[in-house]
Amino acid sequence: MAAAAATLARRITRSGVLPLCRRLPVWGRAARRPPGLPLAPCRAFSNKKIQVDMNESSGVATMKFKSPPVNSLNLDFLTEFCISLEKLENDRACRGIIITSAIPKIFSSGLDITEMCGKSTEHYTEFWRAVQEMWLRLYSSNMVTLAVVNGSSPAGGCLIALSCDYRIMADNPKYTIGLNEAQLGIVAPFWFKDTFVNVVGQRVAERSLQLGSLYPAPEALKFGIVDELVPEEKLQEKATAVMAQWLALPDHARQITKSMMRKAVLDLLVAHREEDIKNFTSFVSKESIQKSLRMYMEMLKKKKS
Ligand SMILES: CCCCC/C=C\C/C=C\C=C\CC(=O)SCCNC(=O)CCNC(=O)[C@H](O)C(C)(C)COP(=O)(O)OP(=O)(O)OC[C@H]1O[C@@H](n2cnc3c(N)ncnc32)[C@H](O)[C@@H]1OP(=O)(O)O
Repeated sequence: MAAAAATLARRITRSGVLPLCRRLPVWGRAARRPPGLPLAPCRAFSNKKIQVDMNESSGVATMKFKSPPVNSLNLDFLTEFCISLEKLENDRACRGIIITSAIPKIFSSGLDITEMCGKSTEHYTEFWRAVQEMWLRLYSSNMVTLAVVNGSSPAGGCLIALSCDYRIMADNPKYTIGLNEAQLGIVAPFWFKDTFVNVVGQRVAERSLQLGSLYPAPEALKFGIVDELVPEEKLQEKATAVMAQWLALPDHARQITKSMMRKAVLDLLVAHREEDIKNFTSFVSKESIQKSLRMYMEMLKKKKS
């Protein structure tokens, strides 16, 4: 596992663009399973920050974020996430993934702000490439991707949910979700914005992005950021039912449709990846942005006392 992580990290950071394997539609994965063979009921693999359980009889993997205190997306987390996605993408038995959190009340706090504070240009480059890689893999996945948002999910956490095919959120107004970058004095990159627009439409996205709005669950439903609210104790049951509904269709039709809907947005980042990294590194290196991020971190810490 450590060797695989090191290899992937090297590939992400050195070669520039990690080959996005199996991006094109895969024809009927499930149909390739040898008929009549008994299937092991469940397989699992776990890294430091993400636990994956694979149910082979349903072809559904559950990916649980388990990086305390708040599942923030640092370089190690992003690398593990990409490796887990790659493993599942290449596993013919896997047709769908449920992405959720093992940390109570938090889905993910978004990008780890400490990765964007006081570091070198090389570090920002490596970090941003990993953020891009995570999104490219998730948004272009052939699998059915279902976000079970069982806690707050600001910024990068919201991006993960938005990149899935369907979002179920726990019906709790204390949990918030949204792209709140503007509140930190930073700007959501164009591909965060495009992903958001594809889910909620231009008007809601524009207003929400300019205001950096974080929506309590009921409002998130109203604006279409999530598809359904479900009592927390019913999330698992609901996720299983939704997944079964999506998996009832032939894979190839769903995959080609998904690819058709998302291709333009994916292609744009692939074509402008290096430029996007340069924009990020020069933006985040500005003293004024560093100051905003430091103040935001201090505000988070003060909030406790
Ligand atoms: C024009 C060109 C443009 C180019 C593009 C340029 C730039 C784009 C750049 C970046 C895009 C970034 C997207 C992001 O994801 S930024 C991250 C945004 N995240 C947040 O705003 C969330 C902040 N956190 C919270 O609101 C709360 O922590 C949360 C609701 C998640 C949980 O609250 P709770 O009360 O349970 O826990 P806390 O006590 O607040 O936190 C515990 C602990 O964790 C630290 N922490 C929280 N979030 C983060 C984080 N995102 N990164 C790093 N650390 C985080 C918090 O400080 C506490 O630490 P400690 O006090 O215990 O040490």
